[in-house]
Amino acid sequence: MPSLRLALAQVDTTVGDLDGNAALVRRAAAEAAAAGADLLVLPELALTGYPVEDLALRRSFVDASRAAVGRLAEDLAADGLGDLPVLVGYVDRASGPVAEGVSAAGRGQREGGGEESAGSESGATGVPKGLPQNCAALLHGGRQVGRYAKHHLPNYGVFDEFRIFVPGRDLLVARVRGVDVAVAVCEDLWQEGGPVAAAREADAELLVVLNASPFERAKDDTRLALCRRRAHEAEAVLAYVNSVGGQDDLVFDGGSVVVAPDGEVLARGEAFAEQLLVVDLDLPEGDPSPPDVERVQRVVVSQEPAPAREPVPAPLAEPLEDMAELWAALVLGLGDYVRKNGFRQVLLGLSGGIDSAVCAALAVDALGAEGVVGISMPSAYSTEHSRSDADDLAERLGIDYRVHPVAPMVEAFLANVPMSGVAEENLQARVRGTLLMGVSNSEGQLVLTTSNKSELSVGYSTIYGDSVGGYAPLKDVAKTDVWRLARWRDADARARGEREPIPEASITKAPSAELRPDQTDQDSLPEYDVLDALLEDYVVRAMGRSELLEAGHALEDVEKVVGLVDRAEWKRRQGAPGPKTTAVAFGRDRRLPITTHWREEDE
Ligand SMILES: Nc1ncnc2c1ncn2[C@@H]1O[C@H](COP(=O)(O)OP(=O)(O)OC[C@H]2O[C@@H]([n+]3cccc(C(=O)O)c3)[C@H](O)[C@@H]2O)[C@@H](O)[C@H]1O
Ligand SMILES: Nc1ncnc2c1ncn2[C@@H]1O[C@H](COP(=O)(O)OP(=O)(O)OP(=O)(O)O)[C@@H](O)[C@H]1O
Ligand SMILES: NC(=O)CC[C@H](N)C(=O)O
Repeated sequence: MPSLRLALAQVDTTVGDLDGNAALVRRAAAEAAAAGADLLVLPELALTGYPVEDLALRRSFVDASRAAVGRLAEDLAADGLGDLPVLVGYVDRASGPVAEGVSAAGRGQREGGGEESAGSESGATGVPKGLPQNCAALLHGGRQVGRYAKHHLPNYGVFDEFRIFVPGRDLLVARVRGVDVAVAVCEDLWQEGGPVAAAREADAELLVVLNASPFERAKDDTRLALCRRRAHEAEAVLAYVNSVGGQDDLVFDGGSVVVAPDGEVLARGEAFAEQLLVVDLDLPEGDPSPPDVERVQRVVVSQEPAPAREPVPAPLAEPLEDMAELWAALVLGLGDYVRKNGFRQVLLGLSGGIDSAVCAALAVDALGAEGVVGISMPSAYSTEHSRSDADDLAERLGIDYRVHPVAPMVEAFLANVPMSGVAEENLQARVRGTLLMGVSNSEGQLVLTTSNKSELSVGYSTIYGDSVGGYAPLKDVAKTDVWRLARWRDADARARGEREPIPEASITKAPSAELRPDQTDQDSLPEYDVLDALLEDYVVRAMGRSELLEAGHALEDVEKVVGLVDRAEWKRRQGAPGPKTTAVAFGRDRRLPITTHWREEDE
């Protein structure tokens, strides 16, 4: 049986950084070649970064991506790596010029295939030629020798690929070291039929899948089950390589896997870390006269078997448990957002409460203590412990810590612009927001918004007050999970013999906005465990009023919370981005009108 040494590169790319991403590919190729690999596979759209969104609709961007892939092939050869076949994702177009006035976004009806319409004048097969495609390039010997365009374009949840790409219909099968290797891209695996079935018909022994699959809690289990099922269906070993890193609202969690047709996990990559996985696979030799399957492009890279060599041990990373996984996702999302947007420091208000404590601890894990500035901003209603708990947190974390009482500024404002009630209460939060924006603007930090998903759901924050900021680490984390995270992080520190970063008092105290004397969150909201269970059903599961009641939620809570969630849509629309961690995060996963007269009434 020929052996194929496969290298999968989990890399942290940056959208739009074609040169930087190409440099990552070259580095991975050098490492793979040094490890004796016969084939290197990188994630979906590794050369452009993922998701490219409407950049795909810019002619200049697609041209640059096409040019970059050609240059990459030449550079790999110039690096002495031309013998190593490399599969890398990039944006291409169905050949031919884009018809005047036609874009993928505005092309109206779209059906049928992609690249095979090349040469036809107007896309008589259904797709106007020249439209962008989500592709994988096979590079070898200093040039591109194969090309595969993604068949299934995800168009749900956070994905909008129907808007920006046209699908492919061909399959690419490359013979490498005598082994037939079929190619698929991410969503191709999640849909029935298509490349998986074609790979079996084409008698491929290995199916490699290039992915940019965003993190959700426990999604690694779903992916593994899917890979096992598809490997079985394809009757081939399946190698799944995933991106890693943060990109706006998304975090890619790596965790690449190689699975045998019987479901055995042959290799597993680290979660949330860059890694080159090198795996030796014993695979049957490709048929000397393989079946002639319609729409299968066969490319022979190398027929001769690999030389005899010592096998390498396959990496088999342990999957992370729920809170460890969530913490790592938030750290990576925050760190990459900050770094990739050119910041070195973040700034946040420290109230002594749990949300700001967890945000600060995440930021220190992501950027180091030197990357974090915390400001305590006591007002007339702040308790003594809000200040002392913030002091304690800052001391534990070793961050730059300052105190700016806001009472004089609030008083000066009220003396000039009198107001009362909630408006007066909210003014304290607005003065804090202005202070944070003022300091960050003069010192160059990025402000972190500490709001969690529960508060964002019900609009429990002051707009342009405590909701100011550029990035919201807890945007998709419910309040009850914020407490869980804090406890997990402290326990993890203890287990490693380190001091707990989060003061116990911040975990155990009753949550309060401290905008008036003795205020607690539960003056306005149900207990958080009750609220979060209801929000899970209403926001994530999209249950209607009667379903919520059938599910056992109290009538009073349903009426109150549903109204609050619906009325807060306008606040969320203005909110900062933050990492998706659940099946339905606010933002693209849940698109609702602000102006609507629809109400969840009793039927
Ligand atoms: N549909 C819509 N489109 C555009 N603007 C809309 C709007 N509906 C109201 N508005 C505007 O909204 C403004 C009122 O909103 P906003 O100023 O936010 O104030 P509001 O939502 O009335 O009050 C904020 C609530 O959040 C609580 N809070 C504040 C701070 C921190 C925390 C915490 O624990 O974390 C909790 C606070 O106790 C209070 O219950 C008005 O000026 C109104 O013009
Ligand atoms: N006294 C304060 N000093 C500094 N920042 C504050 C202060 N009070 C509120 N903030 C900022 O506003 C955010 C909202 O805090 P608030 O106390 O209103 O309720 P919260 O959502 O329970 O947050 P936390 O759990 O951090 O207290 C805080 O996370 C913090 O960033
Ligand atoms: N990039 C993609 O095609 C991702 C879609 C896929 N269902 C996933 O989340 O893994």
